[in-house]
Amino acid sequence: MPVAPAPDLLPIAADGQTPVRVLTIAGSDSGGGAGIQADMRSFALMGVHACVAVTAVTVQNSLGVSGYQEITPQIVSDQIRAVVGDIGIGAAKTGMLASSAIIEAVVTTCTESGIGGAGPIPLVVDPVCASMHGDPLLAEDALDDLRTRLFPLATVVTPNLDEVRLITGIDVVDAQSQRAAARALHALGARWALVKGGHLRSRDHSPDLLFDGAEYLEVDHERIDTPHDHGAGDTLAAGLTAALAHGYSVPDAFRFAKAWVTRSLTAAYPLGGGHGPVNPLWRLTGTLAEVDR
Ligand SMILES: Nc1ncnc2c1ncn2[C@@H]1O[C@H](COP(=O)(O)OP(=O)(O)OP(=O)(O)O)[C@@H](O)[C@H]1O
Ligand SMILES: Cc1ncc(CO)c(N)n1
Repeated sequence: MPVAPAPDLLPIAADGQTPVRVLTIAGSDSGGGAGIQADMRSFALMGVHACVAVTAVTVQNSLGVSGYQEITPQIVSDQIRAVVGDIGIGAAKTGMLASSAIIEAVVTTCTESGIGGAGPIPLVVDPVCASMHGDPLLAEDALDDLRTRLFPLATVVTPNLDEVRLITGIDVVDAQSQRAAARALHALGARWALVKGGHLRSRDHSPDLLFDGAEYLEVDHERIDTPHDHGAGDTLAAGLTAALAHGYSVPDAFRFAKAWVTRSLTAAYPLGGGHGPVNPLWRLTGTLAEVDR
């Protein structure tokens, strides 16, 4: 069975033509598995030109995060302004934002740049709180700013189940609590809430649920049996961002992104002593349809 009626691939600009541009506002992963490095890999393979506003440099490998250095809020804002004004972008995405001061800088600069909220440029908010190893990537006292300042700007928020628990207090264990979490996230001001089911470990499926305040759309896939899922969240959000930049609706962007991350999980590889990365390099030789193996 196909993953979803997804477009096989996003259109890629012909040789020499400028492709669709996106902006990722996120942290660097020295291990190359998640954060900006995951975004850049997926964006390149989707044929999208990615601009970058670095928020923090993490010291990270397949085993965990041992430290990070934040970038100053002023430099984060300046990076956003520099690329929006000159290069122009079709959609933006946030990942690791580290602190209240950086969240505030991102909210202010995105608002003045027409990113998110009532602006013309869609904003995908991946509310990164910790790495998959449980190492913190957001200051505890910044959670409230994430909820009250950033969420109202979001076109889509894409928390995993740990982030859902931190943000809404809801423990997602089944379809009913997943719906309740989607409603709670939407009530915080995001236009669409996407509750990822990747951490429903007891199940043999990985159902993600999208909600716009009125209707639910579930896109499910059988779990891919791999421990190498580092960067899965970033890769899903990157797929959403690229498809939105191409002008897809949020539900269609979701179908595409789910197929993209699922296919990339089937190609994930071991790396170091821990969790290897999801791998969009399948795109060099394969097709999205091969996920139906
Ligand atoms: N083993 C798996 N098989 C199929 N789909 C998966 C699997 N693990 C995660 N996914 C999917 O990958 C996407 C990301 O989900 P997940 O909940 O793992 O994000 P995350 O925890 O934010 O990822 P990370 O922190 O590793 O970047 C979702 O679409 C989810 O359903
Ligand atoms: C820099 C960074 N961003 C996001 C994540 C979560 O995947 C991570 N582990 N590291």
